[in-house]
Amino acid sequence: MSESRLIGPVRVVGAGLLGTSVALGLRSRGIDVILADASPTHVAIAIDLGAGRAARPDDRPQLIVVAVPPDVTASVVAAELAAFPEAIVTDVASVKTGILAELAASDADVSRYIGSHPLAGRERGGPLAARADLFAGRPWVVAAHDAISYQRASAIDDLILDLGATLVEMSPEEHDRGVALISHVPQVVSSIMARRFLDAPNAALGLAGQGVRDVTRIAASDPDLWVQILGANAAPVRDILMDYRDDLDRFIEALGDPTAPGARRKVAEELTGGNTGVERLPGKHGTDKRFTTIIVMIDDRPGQLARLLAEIGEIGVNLEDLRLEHSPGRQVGLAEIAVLPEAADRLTDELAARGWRIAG
Ligand SMILES: NC(=O)C1=CN([C@@H]2O[C@H](COP(=O)(O)OP(=O)(O)OC[C@H]3O[C@@H](n4cnc5c(N)ncnc54)[C@H](O)[C@@H]3O)[C@@H](O)[C@H]2O)C=CC1
Ligand SMILES: O=C(O)C(=O)Cc1ccc(O)cc1
Repeated sequence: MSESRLIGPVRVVGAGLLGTSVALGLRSRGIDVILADASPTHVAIAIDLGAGRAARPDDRPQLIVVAVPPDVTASVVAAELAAFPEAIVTDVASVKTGILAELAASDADVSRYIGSHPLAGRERGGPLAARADLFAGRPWVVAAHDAISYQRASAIDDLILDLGATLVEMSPEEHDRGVALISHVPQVVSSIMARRFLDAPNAALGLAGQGVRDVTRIAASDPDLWVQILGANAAPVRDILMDYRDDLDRFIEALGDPTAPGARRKVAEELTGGNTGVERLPGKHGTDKRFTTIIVMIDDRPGQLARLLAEIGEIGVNLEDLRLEHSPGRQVGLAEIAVLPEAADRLTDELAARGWRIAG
């Protein structure tokens, strides 16, 4: 068990994906975790998973993490603030402005509340989808507000650091505009795109490669949760969608007569704008380092990937990232290996010399 900054106990309300993942991460650091949920079955499953224990009447939690759906978050936070007058309370809901406004308008003691949001999740909800390492290396926003007592709020910083996440401070408004762009609108676009597959011929769907899977992965997300998130962040999401409507109109117009003078330039401008935009997304080590990707073909036999990784280790090159592409029914998989540019040529040569087939 590793050292922790938090002392505990930590009470987690909402033993679903997020709550159980927080609880598992804290238990792995030896912290006493109390689990509560409107669903006794979710509490029981989370306890069976080793995520914590049931509540006792004499519990005096240091920190309470509310991980329930957005539409009940403010009322659950208010109830927890009232029930535990010494505890600091945070929540992990995906939208921040409305929850703070609802609490500020109530008689809740907001000097002990500070909202937060880990930018980590999965398409599936519930305790069985939880993972102790869900937050490792991910940004976790703390949505600062004027009424909080900063000395007491340090427990939330400790929670974030104990779970291996990176603390990011933002105002609730700045947070909601940011997540509209990088999380909420992508969800809408992904869902709209995947909806087009409903009446597509099987033969066309059979051609799907990694690109379309990348852009539609989150189309599998829980509609109940997303109806709430989009409703709670409607204005910033609409603003961006209206800009997208203009973008689409430009594309549609340019493709109306693709051979007309200037049409190809317009299409190219849209595409190169995307190239520049995607480069701005921070990678594993931030924005300033780009890696070179080497694609190695691996036979679909047990142990091949492990052998490849072991040999990269023997060659002495550090693996910065790894992605696997595997098409069902094909006898080979593709391992995309990201390394520092200065190591790429040597790794390519040495892997080829050891008999690996380099695809690109
Ligand atoms: N799913 C994701 O990828 C992410 C979700 N979030 C946020 O985390 C929160 C929880 O989401 P998930 O864990 O995905 O949902 P989930 O559906 O897996 O878990 C929610 C849990 O809250 C319980 N619950 C519902 N109403 C309750 C109430 N009134 N009192 C006590 N428990 C109640 C449910 O029984 C369930 O166990 C949401 O606010 C969501 O916006 C934040 C980051 C990522
Ligand atoms: O699966 C992913 O990549 C996600 O982006 C999940 C996610 C869903 C909701 C959030 O508020 C934050 C993260």
